[in-house]
Amino acid sequence: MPFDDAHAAAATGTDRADGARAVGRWLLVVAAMVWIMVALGGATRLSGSGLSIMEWAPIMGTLPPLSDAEWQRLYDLYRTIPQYALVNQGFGMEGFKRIFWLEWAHRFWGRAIGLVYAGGLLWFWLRGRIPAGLKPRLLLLLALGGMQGAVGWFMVASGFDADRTAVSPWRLVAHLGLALALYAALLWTALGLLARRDGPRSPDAVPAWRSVRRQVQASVWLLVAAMLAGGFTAGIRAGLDYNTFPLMDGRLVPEGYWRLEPAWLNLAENVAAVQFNHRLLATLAALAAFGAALAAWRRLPGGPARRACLGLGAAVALQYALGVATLLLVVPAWLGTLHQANAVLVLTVALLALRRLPTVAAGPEPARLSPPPRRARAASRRGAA
Ligand code: HEM
Repeated sequence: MPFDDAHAAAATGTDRADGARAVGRWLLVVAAMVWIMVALGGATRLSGSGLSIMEWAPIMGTLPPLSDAEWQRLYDLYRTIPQYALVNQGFGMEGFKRIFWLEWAHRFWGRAIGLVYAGGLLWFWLRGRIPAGLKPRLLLLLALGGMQGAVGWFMVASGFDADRTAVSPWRLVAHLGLALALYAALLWTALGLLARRDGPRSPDAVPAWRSVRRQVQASVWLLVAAMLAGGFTAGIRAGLDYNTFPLMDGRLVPEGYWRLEPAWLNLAENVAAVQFNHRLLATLAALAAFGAALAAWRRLPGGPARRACLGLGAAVALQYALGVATLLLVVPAWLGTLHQANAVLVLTVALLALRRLPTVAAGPEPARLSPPPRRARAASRRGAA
């Protein structure tokens, strides 16, 4: 190849790798914004602010009330729902403004995320910097993000029903679950473009890498189950009862676990069962994560993958301790919010560990066994998503 052509090809490859890295960094920023959103959502719920805005106005709702008359109109609306009569009766305009601002900030931040995501997508698209094959996934994430706004409103609307002072736990879990799914998808895609790969350095090491990867995978699924169970715990305020650990009213499995009929209702609406399920799944997830960390410590050489697995063990230990403290202190708002935000940290480290552990093919394949040199990694990241 003539020198000029070779030079041009190398430059194009570098451009593509730079484009992929830029897209990865943008997705990381959006994921970080979703993380803040999850924490804000926890604070909104725990401070009882979630039902203060009774309208869904995606465009007009961007601005807070700008006149006394508008404040009065919104306050009057709020005074029509059971939560006002049963929980906040007579708290006045000052009390209303206190709960209004958190809900408004939560919605405002959601709009900001939408803007950064849609704006970034358009910008990278028009400049041709989106790696091949990634466009459908990025469009799907855009649609899911829009859907999350609608699911949020669907959840809030359930709190206005005649006999309710809080939202439906099912809808709360749908809203939390979709937020976590969006976060995981954004982070997974970003890490596919940016994360440092690691891998076995000899055929003998392949089984160890495969086994650690499987253990991290198991931890991820158990963590997801524990998080959804945590959503039900929060949704029916199950943390306000059975404030002892590890026993619940002196028993390991609380009395009345199957109290409700039909049986599946216990999964979401029976305080004893919901709290027990969360403890059980959290304990299984923690054991799986500690197992993966221990296996990585013993069987993998030092490097990014091993560090991520050890980080997973540490993050889960912190999460477990925060959960127990939240329960024993009867769910102070700040601690509940921290427990919710740290759940996202656990998910982050788990996905990072998974990204850094390669999927090793069945037979030993020497060509795939050594970690690629630094320069080659950048080029391979393009196709890693
Ligand atoms: C792997 C460990 C754990 C994970 C991943 C986890 C995750 C979560 C999540 C995602 C929530 C929902 C937060 C929300 O929607 O606001 C939650 C709530 C909760 N968790 Fe955990 N949790 C873990 C361990 C524990 C433990 C060990 C306990 C106590 C024994 C605990 C007690 C609670 C309580 C009381 C709530 C409800 C807090 C509230 O009302 O805001 N968690 N957890």
